[in-house]
Amino acid sequence: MKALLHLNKYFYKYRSHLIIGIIITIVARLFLLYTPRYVKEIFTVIETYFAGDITKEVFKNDLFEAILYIVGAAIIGAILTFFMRQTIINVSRYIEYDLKNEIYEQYQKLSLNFYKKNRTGDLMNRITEDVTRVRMYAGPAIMYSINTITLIIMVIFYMYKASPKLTLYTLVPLPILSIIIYKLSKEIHNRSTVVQEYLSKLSTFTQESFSGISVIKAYGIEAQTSKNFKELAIESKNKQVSLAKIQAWFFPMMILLIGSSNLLVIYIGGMQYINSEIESIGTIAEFLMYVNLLTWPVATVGWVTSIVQQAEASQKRINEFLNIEPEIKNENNTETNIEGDIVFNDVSFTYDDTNIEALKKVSFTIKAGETLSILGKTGSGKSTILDLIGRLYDVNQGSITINKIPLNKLNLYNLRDSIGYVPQDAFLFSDTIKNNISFGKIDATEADVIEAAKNAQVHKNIIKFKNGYDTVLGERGITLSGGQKQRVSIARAIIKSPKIFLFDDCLSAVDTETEEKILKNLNKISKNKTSIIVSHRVSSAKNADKIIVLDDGKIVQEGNHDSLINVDGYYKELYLKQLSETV
Ligand SMILES: Nc1ncnc2c1ncn2[C@@H]1O[C@H](COP(=O)(O)OP(=O)(O)OP(=O)(O)O)[C@@H](O)[C@H]1O
Repeated sequence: MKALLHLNKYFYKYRSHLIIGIIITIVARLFLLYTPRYVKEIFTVIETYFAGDITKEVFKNDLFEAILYIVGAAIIGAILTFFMRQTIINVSRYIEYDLKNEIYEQYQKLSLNFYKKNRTGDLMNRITEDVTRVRMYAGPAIMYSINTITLIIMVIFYMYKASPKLTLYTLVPLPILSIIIYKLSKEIHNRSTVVQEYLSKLSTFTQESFSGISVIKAYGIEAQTSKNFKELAIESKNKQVSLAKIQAWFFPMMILLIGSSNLLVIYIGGMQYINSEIESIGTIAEFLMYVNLLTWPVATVGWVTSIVQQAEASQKRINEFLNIEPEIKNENNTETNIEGDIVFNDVSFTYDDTNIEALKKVSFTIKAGETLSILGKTGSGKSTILDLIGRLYDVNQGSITINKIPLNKLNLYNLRDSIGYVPQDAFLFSDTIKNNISFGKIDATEADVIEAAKNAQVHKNIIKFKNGYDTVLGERGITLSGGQKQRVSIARAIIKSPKIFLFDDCLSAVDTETEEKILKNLNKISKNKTSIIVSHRVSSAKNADKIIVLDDGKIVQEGNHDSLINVDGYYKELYLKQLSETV
């Protein structure tokens, strides 16, 4: 139960709802108990009438009164039961909502390393399935526990008052019922976990084959894919059947144990009536009703125990994530004005998970308003430099400063706000083109969006689509070409009008003519802004104020276009190679 203590703050938050819910539950159960007592009353009235102790008139009146009480109590009980669910179950929904938000907010704070160490499926499961299990504890488990405790105390009290001996015999099978239901619930849970696993395997398989349908068709492997699907589906079906088998035991076991209790009541009660140990045959009817009233709550003891165990395990998994301290922390809450003076001072960086030293004692300076171009072979550390400027990771050794202040001392939100980052793999959301661009500036007008798209040289492509800027992208909509995606992603950064532009090889999929036009526009837009352009093409780098060439995490060349084409090295080789390609 230790992990579930995390929920106490929510129980406190919704305490008034909960207290009202608990009171309603108790009162609702009180009304439920009216029925057996008035059923007994009816039997007694009938007995006394047939014994000739009361007149027909009194008999009718008493009978009518008892029926009225039973109906009245049932109606009030039903209304209160409705409100019981409306309070306690609603609280569990509120807690579910709060917990999902808490987890999501924590996810947002955690660094990229966290996402690399954990699989997306696991992250999703904790926010969906685990939270659902915890909700079962926060709502149904609490509601049924109060219900059970109230009913057991009250029913046993009334039963004991009517006949202590009969009470003892009646209650004997009930703990057995509880234990059996507990064991069954546990087994049901184990098997349904396996079923869930198979369902998610099936959906992952289907999703992947739909996403990769063009590859499947191109390679003509439809038959093999169908065979794999069938095998998985058969496994899944077998697990479902095994779950259904154990579930099928649930109600027969309940019926068997209720039947045994009923038999005991009739047999022992009948004997007691014959021996005049109980005064009315109505007591037997009353007991039969009590037994039936008790059966479900007693069965739920087993069920609730299993729910609490599952919720505890789920909350433990959730807490593991909630307790992770974000690696990248904001240590400065005051607003910082970011200018684009960037200095790398002997920066070394090793990726935690792969232990690859991506940067080795890298030093360079860019003045505000300047453009730096970074070239180098694949894997030489270019993207890592951009990631470090945006503080997606913190440096291991050396320092990076902006306006002479170390990055980790700047307000993290101001820093990221002042950066327009265009990643290597342009990621676009399943939304309209307009929203994908204005994502960079929430309050952007239509004119801003169009201007950004024009500067990114993608406006002409967009207006050719039937719905123009309202064209939906992604699964529900059209697929853009690689170059179009890159340009929409560039427009997203342009619209933000940031102090620092970071372009990570984002012109690789556009032709050199378009590249030239975009670079010209960027040149205009990025006046007084600092830009870093990572590229594999000299054409993207040649106009930069400064160019650095990386090799295996180290700077091997530094200068500008004119100086670098005159010295032997990577830049000159690349220049000559690309020059010969264009001729
Ligand atoms: N997220 C990561 N986790 C672990 N290792 C990484 C990660 N990103 C990059 N690396 C490793 O760090 C080194 C530098 O990678 P980086 O992406 O900075 O190179 P790059 O010069 O941008 O390459 P490319 O031109 O192919 O984009 C590579 O060896 C790469 O395998």
